Amino acid sequence: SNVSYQQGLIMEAHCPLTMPISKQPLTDTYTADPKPFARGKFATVRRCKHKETGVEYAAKCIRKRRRAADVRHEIMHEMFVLKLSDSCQHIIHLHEVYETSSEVILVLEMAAGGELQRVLDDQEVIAETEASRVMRQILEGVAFLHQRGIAHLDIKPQNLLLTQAFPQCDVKLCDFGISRRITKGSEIREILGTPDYVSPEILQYEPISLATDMWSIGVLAYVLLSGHTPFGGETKQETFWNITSGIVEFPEELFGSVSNDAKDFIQRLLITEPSERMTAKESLHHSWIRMFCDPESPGIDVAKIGYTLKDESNAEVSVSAEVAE
Ligand SMILES: Cc1cnc(Nc2ccc(CC#N)cc2)nc1Nc1cc(C2CC2)[nH]n1
Repeated sequence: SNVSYQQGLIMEAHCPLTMPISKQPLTDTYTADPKPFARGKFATVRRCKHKETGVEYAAKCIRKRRRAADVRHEIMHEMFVLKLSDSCQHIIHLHEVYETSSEVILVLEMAAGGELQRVLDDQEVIAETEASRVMRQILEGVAFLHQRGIAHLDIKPQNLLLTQAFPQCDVKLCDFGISRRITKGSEIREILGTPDYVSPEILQYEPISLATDMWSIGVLAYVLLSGHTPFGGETKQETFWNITSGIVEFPEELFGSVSNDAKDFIQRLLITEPSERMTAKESLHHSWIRMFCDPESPGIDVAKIGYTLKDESNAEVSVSAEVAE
Protein backbone atom coordinates (compact mmCIF):
# COMPACT_ATOMS: atom_id res chain seq x y z
CA SER A 1 0.00 0.00 0.00
CA ASN A 2 1.26 3.48 -0.65
CA VAL A 3 0.96 4.86 2.87
CA SER A 4 3.97 6.75 4.07
CA TYR A 5 5.54 5.61 7.29
CA GLN A 6 6.80 7.61 10.24
CA GLN A 7 10.42 8.64 9.72
CA GLY A 8 12.74 5.93 10.85
CA LEU A 9 13.33 2.39 9.78
CA ILE A 10 11.07 0.17 7.80
CA MET A 11 12.26 -3.23 8.80
CA GLU A 12 10.19 -5.61 6.76
CA ALA A 13 7.81 -4.51 4.07
CA HIS A 14 5.07 -6.92 5.06
CA CYS A 15 5.05 -5.84 8.68
CA PRO A 16 6.39 -2.30 8.93
CA LEU A 17 7.21 -1.58 12.56
CA THR A 18 8.41 1.98 12.77
CA MET A 19 11.05 2.67 15.34
CA PRO A 20 12.31 6.23 15.47
CA ILE A 21 16.09 6.43 15.86
CA SER A 22 17.39 9.41 17.77
CA LYS A 23 20.60 11.11 16.68
CA GLN A 24 20.73 13.02 19.96
CA PRO A 25 23.44 11.97 22.42
CA LEU A 26 22.14 9.26 24.77
CA THR A 27 23.55 11.27 27.69
CA ASP A 28 21.15 14.15 27.00
CA THR A 29 18.36 11.94 28.31
CA TYR A 30 20.14 9.28 30.38
CA THR A 31 22.94 9.10 32.92
CA ALA A 32 25.01 6.16 31.67
CA ASP A 33 27.54 4.15 33.70
CA PRO A 34 30.99 4.56 32.14
CA LYS A 35 31.82 0.87 32.75
CA PRO A 36 29.75 -1.79 30.96
CA PHE A 37 28.30 -4.50 33.22
CA ALA A 38 28.19 -7.06 30.41
CA ARG A 39 30.05 -7.61 27.16
CA GLY A 40 29.19 -9.63 24.08
CA LYS A 41 31.25 -10.19 20.94
CA PHE A 42 30.03 -7.00 19.27
CA ALA A 43 28.15 -5.22 22.00
CA THR A 44 28.63 -3.79 25.45
CA VAL A 45 25.79 -3.27 27.91
CA ARG A 46 25.74 -0.32 30.30
CA ARG A 47 23.36 0.50 33.11
CA CYS A 48 21.67 3.85 32.41
CA LYS A 49 19.10 5.91 34.26
CA HIS A 50 16.49 8.18 32.65
CA LYS A 51 17.13 11.70 33.96
CA GLU A 52 13.46 12.64 34.30
CA THR A 53 11.76 9.39 35.31
CA GLY A 54 14.66 7.83 37.23
CA VAL A 55 13.86 4.50 35.56
CA GLU A 56 16.88 2.25 34.96
CA TYR A 57 17.52 0.67 31.56
CA ALA A 58 20.19 -1.48 29.96
CA ALA A 59 21.85 0.31 27.05
CA LYS A 60 23.15 -2.28 24.55
CA CYS A 61 25.77 -0.51 22.42
CA ILE A 62 26.32 -2.39 19.16
CA ARG A 63 29.22 -1.51 16.88
CA LYS A 64 27.88 -0.84 13.40
CA ARG A 65 30.81 -1.95 11.31
CA ARG A 66 32.53 -5.21 12.06
CA ARG A 67 34.10 -7.94 9.99
CA ALA A 68 34.05 -5.19 7.35
CA ALA A 69 30.47 -6.17 6.39
CA ASP A 70 27.85 -3.54 7.14
CA VAL A 71 25.78 -5.26 9.81
CA ARG A 72 23.08 -2.64 9.81
CA HIS A 73 20.54 -5.16 8.56
CA GLU A 74 21.30 -7.59 11.40
CA ILE A 75 20.82 -4.78 13.92
CA MET A 76 17.55 -3.79 12.29
CA HIS A 77 16.42 -7.41 12.39
CA GLU A 78 17.11 -7.52 16.15
CA MET A 79 15.15 -4.26 16.57
CA PHE A 80 12.31 -5.66 14.47
CA VAL A 81 12.04 -8.82 16.60
CA LEU A 82 12.23 -6.80 19.84
CA LYS A 83 9.55 -4.37 18.64
CA LEU A 84 7.33 -7.20 17.42
CA SER A 85 7.62 -8.73 20.91
CA ASP A 86 6.56 -5.55 22.73
CA SER A 87 3.37 -7.12 24.05
CA CYS A 88 5.07 -10.26 25.40
CA GLN A 89 5.91 -10.15 29.11
CA HIS A 90 8.55 -12.86 28.73
CA ILE A 91 10.70 -11.01 26.22
CA ILE A 92 12.93 -8.05 27.15
CA HIS A 93 11.31 -4.81 25.90
CA LEU A 94 12.98 -2.30 23.62
CA HIS A 95 12.36 1.22 24.95
CA GLU A 96 14.27 3.55 22.61
CA VAL A 97 17.00 3.51 19.95
CA TYR A 98 19.91 5.94 19.52
CA GLU A 99 22.53 6.05 16.79
CA THR A 100 26.01 7.56 16.70
CA SER A 101 28.54 7.44 13.88
CA SER A 102 29.89 4.11 15.07
CA GLU A 103 27.17 2.51 17.16
CA VAL A 104 23.49 1.74 17.44
CA ILE A 105 22.31 1.90 21.07
CA LEU A 106 19.28 -0.19 22.05
CA VAL A 107 17.81 1.14 25.31
CA LEU A 108 16.33 -2.04 26.73
CA GLU A 109 14.25 -2.97 29.77
CA MET A 110 16.49 -3.62 32.78
CA ALA A 111 16.19 -7.09 34.31
CA ALA A 112 17.85 -6.41 37.65
CA GLY A 113 18.15 -10.07 38.66
CA GLY A 114 20.74 -10.79 35.99
CA GLU A 115 21.38 -14.03 34.14
CA LEU A 116 19.84 -17.36 35.05
CA GLN A 117 23.38 -18.72 34.52
CA ARG A 118 24.46 -16.93 37.74
CA VAL A 119 21.82 -18.86 39.70
CA LEU A 120 23.18 -22.13 38.26
CA ASP A 121 26.75 -21.07 39.17
CA ASP A 122 25.65 -20.33 42.72
CA GLN A 123 23.37 -23.25 43.47
CA GLU A 124 24.08 -26.07 40.99
CA VAL A 125 20.47 -27.27 40.74
CA ILE A 126 17.13 -25.59 41.43
CA ALA A 127 14.01 -27.10 42.96
CA GLU A 128 11.77 -28.87 40.49
CA THR A 129 8.84 -26.50 41.17
CA GLU A 130 11.07 -23.50 40.41
CA ALA A 131 12.51 -25.20 37.32
CA SER A 132 8.98 -25.86 36.02
CA ARG A 133 7.97 -22.25 36.69
CA VAL A 134 11.08 -20.92 34.90
CA MET A 135 10.53 -23.25 31.95
CA ARG A 136 6.89 -22.23 31.64
CA GLN A 137 7.81 -18.54 31.36
CA ILE A 138 10.52 -19.28 28.80
CA LEU A 139 8.05 -21.40 26.81
CA GLU A 140 5.51 -18.55 26.84
CA GLY A 141 8.14 -16.28 25.31
CA VAL A 142 9.30 -18.87 22.77
CA ALA A 143 5.70 -19.76 21.83
CA PHE A 144 5.09 -16.04 21.21
CA LEU A 145 8.06 -15.88 18.81
CA HIS A 146 7.25 -19.19 17.12
CA GLN A 147 3.66 -18.06 16.58
CA ARG A 148 5.23 -15.27 14.51
CA GLY A 149 7.65 -17.54 12.65
CA ILE A 150 10.77 -16.41 14.54
CA ALA A 151 13.35 -18.83 15.93
CA HIS A 152 15.65 -17.48 18.67
CA LEU A 153 18.50 -19.96 17.93
CA ASP A 154 20.57 -19.05 20.99
CA ILE A 155 18.49 -20.15 23.99
CA LYS A 156 20.80 -20.70 26.96
CA PRO A 157 20.95 -19.63 30.64
CA GLN A 158 23.11 -16.59 29.76
CA ASN A 159 20.28 -15.20 27.60
CA LEU A 160 17.57 -15.75 30.21
CA LEU A 161 17.30 -12.74 32.49
CA LEU A 162 15.65 -12.50 35.87
CA THR A 163 13.59 -9.48 36.90
CA GLN A 164 14.83 -9.70 40.50
CA ALA A 165 16.59 -12.05 42.91
CA PHE A 166 15.76 -15.72 42.37
CA PRO A 167 13.31 -17.41 42.99
CA GLN A 168 10.67 -14.68 43.51
CA CYS A 169 11.26 -13.40 40.00
CA ASP A 170 10.07 -13.57 36.44
CA VAL A 171 12.20 -14.67 33.50
CA LYS A 172 12.71 -12.80 30.21
CA LEU A 173 14.32 -13.90 26.97
CA CYS A 174 16.89 -11.56 25.41
CA ASP A 175 19.46 -11.28 22.60
CA PHE A 176 17.96 -11.78 19.17
CA GLY A 177 21.32 -11.30 17.52
CA ILE A 178 21.23 -14.64 15.66
CA SER A 179 17.44 -15.10 15.60
CA ARG A 180 15.93 -15.86 12.18
CA ARG A 181 12.55 -15.64 10.52
CA ILE A 182 11.79 -19.22 9.52
CA THR A 183 10.15 -19.37 6.12
CA LYS A 184 8.80 -22.57 4.53
CA GLY A 185 11.94 -23.60 2.68
CA SER A 186 13.91 -22.70 5.80
CA GLU A 187 17.44 -21.78 4.95
CA ILE A 188 20.44 -23.85 5.91
CA ARG A 189 22.60 -21.65 8.06
CA GLU A 190 25.96 -22.42 9.50
CA ILE A 191 24.83 -20.62 12.63
CA LEU A 192 26.54 -22.03 15.61
CA GLY A 193 24.99 -21.29 19.00
CA THR A 194 26.69 -22.36 22.19
CA PRO A 195 28.15 -25.88 21.80
CA ASP A 196 26.23 -27.52 24.67
CA TYR A 197 22.91 -26.12 23.44
CA VAL A 198 23.35 -26.61 19.69
CA SER A 199 20.97 -29.06 17.98
CA PRO A 200 21.86 -32.06 15.76
CA GLU A 201 20.43 -30.43 12.61
CA ILE A 202 22.79 -27.47 13.02
CA LEU A 203 25.77 -29.84 13.29
CA GLN A 204 24.62 -31.76 10.24
CA TYR A 205 23.91 -28.66 8.13
CA GLU A 206 20.27 -29.56 7.81
CA PRO A 207 17.60 -26.85 7.61
CA ILE A 208 17.02 -24.99 10.85
CA SER A 209 13.46 -24.62 12.06
CA LEU A 210 11.45 -23.55 15.09
CA ALA A 211 12.15 -27.07 16.44
CA THR A 212 15.81 -26.06 16.77
CA ASP A 213 14.79 -23.90 19.75
CA MET A 214 12.90 -26.80 21.31
CA TRP A 215 16.10 -28.90 21.41
CA SER A 216 17.85 -26.10 23.33
CA ILE A 217 14.90 -25.92 25.72
CA GLY A 218 15.28 -29.66 26.39
CA VAL A 219 18.98 -29.13 27.17
CA LEU A 220 18.06 -26.20 29.44
CA ALA A 221 15.53 -28.26 31.42
CA TYR A 222 18.14 -31.03 31.86
CA VAL A 223 20.68 -28.49 33.14
CA LEU A 224 18.24 -26.80 35.55
CA LEU A 225 17.33 -30.14 37.17
CA SER A 226 20.78 -31.76 37.30
CA GLY A 227 23.39 -29.01 37.07
CA HIS A 228 24.98 -30.96 34.19
CA THR A 229 24.66 -30.68 30.41
CA PRO A 230 23.28 -33.86 28.77
CA PHE A 231 25.90 -34.08 26.00
CA GLY A 232 28.89 -32.38 27.61
CA GLY A 233 32.18 -33.98 26.52
CA GLU A 234 35.84 -33.40 27.28
CA THR A 235 36.24 -31.57 23.97
CA LYS A 236 33.88 -29.67 21.64
CA GLN A 237 34.24 -32.53 19.17
CA GLU A 238 33.15 -35.08 21.75
CA THR A 239 30.16 -32.88 22.70
CA PHE A 240 29.14 -32.65 19.04
CA TRP A 241 29.47 -36.44 18.72
CA ASN A 242 27.25 -36.95 21.78
CA ILE A 243 24.65 -34.50 20.39
CA THR A 244 24.37 -36.24 17.02
CA SER A 245 24.12 -39.61 18.79
CA GLY A 246 21.06 -38.22 20.57
CA ILE A 247 21.56 -40.59 23.49
CA VAL A 248 20.14 -38.98 26.64
CA GLU A 249 20.91 -40.56 29.99
CA PHE A 250 19.48 -39.71 33.42
CA PRO A 251 22.16 -40.95 35.85
CA GLU A 252 20.69 -41.99 39.22
CA GLU A 253 23.09 -39.74 41.14
CA LEU A 254 21.79 -36.70 39.24
CA PHE A 255 18.16 -37.57 38.60
CA GLY A 256 17.35 -39.87 41.52
CA SER A 257 14.97 -37.32 43.05
CA VAL A 258 13.64 -35.91 39.77
CA SER A 259 10.05 -36.78 38.78
CA ASN A 260 9.25 -39.01 35.81
CA ASP A 261 7.14 -36.14 34.45
CA ALA A 262 10.23 -33.94 34.24
CA LYS A 263 12.25 -36.68 32.53
CA ASP A 264 9.38 -37.29 30.10
CA PHE A 265 9.29 -33.56 29.28
CA ILE A 266 13.04 -33.63 28.48
CA GLN A 267 12.80 -36.86 26.46
CA ARG A 268 10.07 -35.37 24.25
CA LEU A 269 12.41 -32.52 23.30
CA LEU A 270 15.85 -34.16 23.02
CA ILE A 271 14.94 -36.09 19.88
CA THR A 272 17.37 -35.89 16.94
CA GLU A 273 14.53 -35.80 14.37
CA PRO A 274 13.27 -32.16 14.63
CA SER A 275 9.72 -32.96 13.49
CA GLU A 276 9.26 -35.44 16.36
CA ARG A 277 10.00 -32.87 19.10
CA MET A 278 7.16 -31.19 20.99
CA THR A 279 6.33 -27.71 19.68
CA ALA A 280 6.38 -24.76 22.11
CA LYS A 281 2.57 -24.84 22.22
CA GLU A 282 2.48 -28.60 22.93
CA SER A 283 5.14 -28.26 25.64
CA LEU A 284 3.00 -25.64 27.43
CA HIS A 285 0.38 -28.36 27.83
CA HIS A 286 2.80 -31.00 29.11
CA SER A 287 1.87 -32.19 32.62
CA TRP A 288 5.29 -31.15 34.06
CA ILE A 289 4.59 -27.57 32.97
CA ARG A 290 0.88 -27.57 33.93
CA MET A 291 1.47 -29.32 37.26
CA PHE A 292 2.87 -26.40 39.24
CA CYS A 293 1.26 -23.39 37.64
CA ASP A 294 -1.41 -21.48 39.57
CA PRO A 295 -4.78 -22.84 38.34
CA GLU A 296 -6.47 -19.50 37.77
CA SER A 297 -3.74 -18.24 35.42
CA PRO A 298 -5.19 -18.48 31.88
CA GLY A 299 -3.40 -21.05 29.75
CA ILE A 300 -4.43 -19.28 26.60
CA ASP A 301 -3.23 -15.76 25.91
CA VAL A 302 -4.41 -13.52 23.16
CA ALA A 303 -1.59 -11.64 21.49
CA LYS A 304 -2.26 -8.20 20.12
CA ILE A 305 -0.14 -6.95 17.28
CA GLY A 306 -0.54 -3.26 16.72
CA TYR A 307 1.32 -0.60 14.87
CA THR A 308 0.51 2.85 13.64
CA LEU A 309 0.87 4.01 10.08
CA LYS A 310 0.35 7.38 8.47
CA ASP A 311 -1.97 7.83 5.53
CA GLU A 312 -1.50 10.32 2.69
CA SER A 313 -2.81 13.19 4.81
CA ASN A 314 -0.31 12.20 7.50
CA ALA A 315 -3.15 11.15 9.83
CA GLU A 316 -2.28 8.26 12.14
CA VAL A 317 -3.89 5.01 11.13
CA SER A 318 -3.64 2.34 13.78
CA VAL A 319 -3.67 -1.29 12.72
CA SER A 320 -4.11 -4.04 15.22
CA ALA A 321 -4.80 -7.74 15.14
CA GLU A 322 -5.57 -10.25 17.84
CA VAL A 323 -4.00 -13.66 17.62
CA ALA A 324 -5.20 -16.35 19.99
CA GLU A 325 -2.10 -18.22 21.13
C1 LIG B 1 21.63 -7.29 35.62
C2 LIG B 1 22.22 -7.99 34.41
C3 LIG B 1 23.35 -8.76 34.55
N1 LIG B 1 23.89 -9.41 33.49
C4 LIG B 1 23.29 -9.27 32.29
N2 LIG B 1 23.85 -9.94 31.24
C5 LIG B 1 23.49 -9.94 29.92
C6 LIG B 1 23.10 -11.13 29.33
C7 LIG B 1 22.81 -11.18 27.98
C8 LIG B 1 22.91 -10.04 27.19
C9 LIG B 1 22.70 -10.17 25.71
C10 LIG B 1 21.76 -9.24 25.12
N3 LIG B 1 21.03 -8.60 24.53
C11 LIG B 1 23.23 -8.83 27.78
C12 LIG B 1 23.52 -8.77 29.17
N4 LIG B 1 22.17 -8.55 32.07
C13 LIG B 1 21.62 -7.90 33.12
N5 LIG B 1 20.47 -7.16 32.96
C14 LIG B 1 19.92 -6.82 31.76
C15 LIG B 1 20.40 -6.95 30.43
C16 LIG B 1 19.42 -6.41 29.64
C17 LIG B 1 19.39 -6.25 28.15
C18 LIG B 1 19.57 -7.44 27.29
C19 LIG B 1 20.61 -6.35 27.36
N6 LIG B 1 18.41 -5.99 30.42
N7 LIG B 1 18.73 -6.22 31.70
